[in-house]
Amino acid sequence: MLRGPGHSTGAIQTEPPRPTRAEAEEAVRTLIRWAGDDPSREGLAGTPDRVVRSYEEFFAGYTIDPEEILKRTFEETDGYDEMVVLRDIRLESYCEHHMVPIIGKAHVAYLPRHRVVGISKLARLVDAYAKRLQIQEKMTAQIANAIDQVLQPQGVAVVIEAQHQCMTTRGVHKTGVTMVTSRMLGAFRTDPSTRREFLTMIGNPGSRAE
Ligand SMILES: Nc1nc2c(ncn2[C@@H]2O[C@H](COP(=O)(O)OP(=O)(O)OP(=O)(O)O)[C@@H](O)[C@H]2O)c(=O)[nH]1
Ligand SMILES: [Zn+2]
Repeated sequence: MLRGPGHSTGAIQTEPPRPTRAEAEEAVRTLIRWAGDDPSREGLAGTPDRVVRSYEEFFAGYTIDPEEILKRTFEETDGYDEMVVLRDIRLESYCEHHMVPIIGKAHVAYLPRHRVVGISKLARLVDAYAKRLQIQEKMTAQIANAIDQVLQPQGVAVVIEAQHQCMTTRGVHKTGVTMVTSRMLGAFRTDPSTRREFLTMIGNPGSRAE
């Protein structure tokens, strides 16, 4: 079982029951009224249903078990123990402060120890944590920690570069600002040359003059 915040500990759950779909749709109607429009007019009549269906997509990560994604591994690698890097994984997440999109890309790498995982699973893992209400730092750490705990590789590195719509479409209204976060574990943390090799492979985010 994965340890840390956001993962069930097996303790008795004290969370209130999940609201019904009808309650969620009613909440959307309330917000439409609050915004100053009429939820019963033709163009908005189907909107609560659409919003709730959209939320099912946006927040699908809550129903995904990251450990399940990573548990199928392959050991026939003929001793491959070099870095595996998946770069430019499209990332769609949602700011937990404003509930608006965080859009960017994730780069994930690990140094295998005996076994490797199917590469699509690394992208699925990114989605499992991205499709929740998030802050970028926590999401970055969660992805790295899950790989570390389940695969127990020699090292893990995760870098996320993303734009937060709460900074571009509201509030401070700054476009073109990219937040870069990273979490390095094992050899990526302790060995500067391993870290450098990874950062070079992903194009040294944070130091680019784009
Ligand atoms: N560290 C961090 N901050 C984030 C992230 N996403 C959004 N934020 C920030 O969270 C902060 C919330 O600040 P508050 O002062 O509580 O909210 P606010 O009044 O809406 O702030 P403004 O965005 O400055 O208008 C803002 O500064 C956001 O830019 C994230 O992933 N990581
Ligand atoms: Zn925000």
